[in-house]
Amino acid sequence: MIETHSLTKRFGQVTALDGVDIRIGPGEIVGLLGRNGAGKTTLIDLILGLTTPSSGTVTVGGGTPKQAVRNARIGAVMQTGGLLPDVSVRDTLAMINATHSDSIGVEAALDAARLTDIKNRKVGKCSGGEQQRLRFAIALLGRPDILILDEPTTGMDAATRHEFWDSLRTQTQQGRTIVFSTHYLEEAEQFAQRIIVLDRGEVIADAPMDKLQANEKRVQAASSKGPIDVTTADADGVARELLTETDAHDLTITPTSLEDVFVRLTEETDRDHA
Ligand SMILES: Nc1ncnc2c1ncn2[C@@H]1O[C@H](COP(=O)(O)OP(=O)(O)OP(=O)(O)O)[C@@H](O)[C@H]1O
Repeated sequence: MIETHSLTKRFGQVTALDGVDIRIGPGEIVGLLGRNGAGKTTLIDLILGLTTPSSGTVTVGGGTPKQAVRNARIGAVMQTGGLLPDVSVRDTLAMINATHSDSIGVEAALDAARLTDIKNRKVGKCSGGEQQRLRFAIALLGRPDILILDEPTTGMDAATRHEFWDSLRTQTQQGRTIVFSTHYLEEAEQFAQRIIVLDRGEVIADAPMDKLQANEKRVQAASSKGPIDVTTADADGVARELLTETDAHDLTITPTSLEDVFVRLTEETDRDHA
């Protein structure tokens, strides 16, 4: 579906993306993570054909990104822009719908993005979260195989974010490929099947969510010397030692959070670059 080979993008002296090789297959749900400036938006822009590589290649559905966009194989929810404040939600969708030869229709898009109740509201009067849902509805109109979302929930409150992911979950059940970037690691943890972490324009991790987290566990216990809290790849060994060699009790072993893994990965690359 999406394939990049040695994909590199430079802006003057800055290498925003540096030799990225990724392959995303049909139906995958991929979370794209990385600190500010890691290269996430640059990668998304290249996949959407909004910018061209300095070197390397990117193909979408076997063709160029521009062809994929033209054939409505790919739909995008970007962070900003593209909406007219004086037009209603429904009319915005109707205008864009007119440009599609094969469309799910305005009503279905309103329903999928949970906008039916506010369809007559002017875009300028919609909250940031509602405008993002409208961008999502626009992306769905052309029945795309691939949905790309660049930090789709930025600026939404917790309840609205929850609602947004709920509506997106319905799309995953229809077998769409979804690639999204986010700074909310718990969203990625709940929603993505696979995580790609970018740092300084390079892929520093690319693994199924469960594998990424399964390697390490957190062992916590109480003891006469105070609380014990260890993150380790050998949780069973550590637990055995604590229970047989020390007076530790009330022992728990829990999976590490994606945040723990993310922090460790980025700290490691900081050390490598120090
Ligand atoms: N048009 C541009 N001109 C110059 N430098 C750019 C341009 N676009 C991006 N960059 C630089 O490329 C690097 C990667 O930026 P990018 O926006 O892809 O990161 P990001 O991971 O999306 O960050 P954020 O999480 O802050 O959105 C940064 O150093 C950024 O300053």
